[in-house]
Amino acid sequence: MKYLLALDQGTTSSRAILFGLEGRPVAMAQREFRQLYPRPGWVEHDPLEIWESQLGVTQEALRQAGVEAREVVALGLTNQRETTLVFERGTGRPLYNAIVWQDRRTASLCQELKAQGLEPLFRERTGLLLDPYFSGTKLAWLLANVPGLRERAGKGEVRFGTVDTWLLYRLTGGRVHATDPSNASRTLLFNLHTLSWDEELLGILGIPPAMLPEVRPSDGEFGATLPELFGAPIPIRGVLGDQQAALFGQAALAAGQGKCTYGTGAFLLLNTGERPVPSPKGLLSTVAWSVRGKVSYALEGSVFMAGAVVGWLQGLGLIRESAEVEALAREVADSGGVYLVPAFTGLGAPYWDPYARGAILGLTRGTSRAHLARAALEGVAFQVRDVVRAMEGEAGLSLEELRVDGGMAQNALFLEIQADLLGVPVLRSRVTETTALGAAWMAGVGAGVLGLEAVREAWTLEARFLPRLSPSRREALYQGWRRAVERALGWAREEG
Ligand SMILES: Nc1ncnc2c1ncn2[C@@H]1O[C@H](COP(=O)(O)OP(=O)(O)O)[C@@H](O)[C@H]1O
Ligand SMILES: O=P(O)(O)OC[C@H](O)CO
Repeated sequence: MKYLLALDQGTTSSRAILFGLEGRPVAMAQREFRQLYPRPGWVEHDPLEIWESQLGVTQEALRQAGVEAREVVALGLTNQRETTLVFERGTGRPLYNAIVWQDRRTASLCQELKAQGLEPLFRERTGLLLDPYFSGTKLAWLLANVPGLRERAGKGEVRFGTVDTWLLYRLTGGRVHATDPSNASRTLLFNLHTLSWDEELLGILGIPPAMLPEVRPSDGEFGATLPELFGAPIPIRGVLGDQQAALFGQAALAAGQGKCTYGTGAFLLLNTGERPVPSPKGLLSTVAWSVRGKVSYALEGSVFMAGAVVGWLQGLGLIRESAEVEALAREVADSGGVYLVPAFTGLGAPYWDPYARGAILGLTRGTSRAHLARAALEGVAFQVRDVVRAMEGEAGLSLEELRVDGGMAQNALFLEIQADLLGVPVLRSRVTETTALGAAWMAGVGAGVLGLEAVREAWTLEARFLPRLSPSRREALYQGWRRAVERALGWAREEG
């Protein structure tokens, strides 16, 4: 038998899934790792925990399936994006914790760059905007704040990478220092038009070009894993950011097709074809992938908190397991006028306010745990409605249905709410691990064992959720949401 192996390094857990060549999952292993919050608004991961958990689950998946490394045709790697690492050249020793995409520590640096009038330049070149979300200002912060880092980087002793690059370096024993255009396009350093690192932007942020990884196609050659890791070398033939991988795994290969993935955050991506679409309304223009020598672009709406809100309810003790939120929220028919704005790490698209903070409004003496749970689910769905509205205004396109996946898409009530608040059907695919599937397929294409046609034909529907709310009720609820968001904006700035 022949297999494809996907490594999916997410924000809260590392996963490895072994697929048959036809896309059927054969074995899966998953391990969570620590989230570090050293200060309010800061979020870090230990790079060695990322690596060790990812290595551990990969070995476990192979063991579970009783599959030998030499039966694996190719490995595809997909990852949480933007998260920024620096490590020593040669040894691969981490030089600081990974600064996670949700981290807000560079809000003031972004503010300064905006005050210098630089946002239009960054937007035009990278398709992104000046928000702490992206890697560029995180890397600038590391160079300015980790003692000795700038000097060592100047001497060529330091490597920068997003999580894909970090794992590739480790998997290949330091032989490959590379990334792909979908990950590079999230750094604020990558020129969307020339598809290369942008020297002017690097200069503005004071980043030595020698630290940066080489950019190879998403279906390119990324070396092979060290033989001692899995018993034999496995060719690495696919690399792409997790949201782009989910777009690929949902077979949204044509312009106009899109998906929303609900993991820690929620990310709606719309394939825009062979040209980047500039976005004046607070969406991002980004690379979807580079495959078979052709680059595809996407328009993206990034929502920072989705499943993480459910994790927070769990931390509070309102529920024991994230799946329990569904039964709790079903105890009530609506949120009783309560709105929860999940701006715990600022707000992403289309607001882009790193100073926004979470808020719960509309509490009364009648508010119960169930109302809060329901308001939390609605808060995620409203954010996605904001993104869809921005997209409709922008690309002049109207959404007819939405393909969904990710951990939170297991929650049927949540998908009913999403369909109600969007007013369009929400479609869940049979394989919910579309991110891993996308990475496996990319590796299959890279290794020449799969064609794009096969990917297109493999998508199958599992469940369809239809909207039931009247348009006037939908609009009234949405207006309440907009009022609630107004109150959450700028909160941390006013604090001091
Ligand atoms: N049944 C559920 N209802 C709501 N949220 C859920 C449910 N199951 C999982 N989640 C949430 O989904 C997230 C995990 O999804 P996953 O796709 O694994 O995320 P990531 O790739 O970001 O680590 C967690 O934040 C968890 O709280
Ligand atoms: O780890 P996920 O699935 O929440 O995805 C994180 C995104 O890539 C951040 O941009």
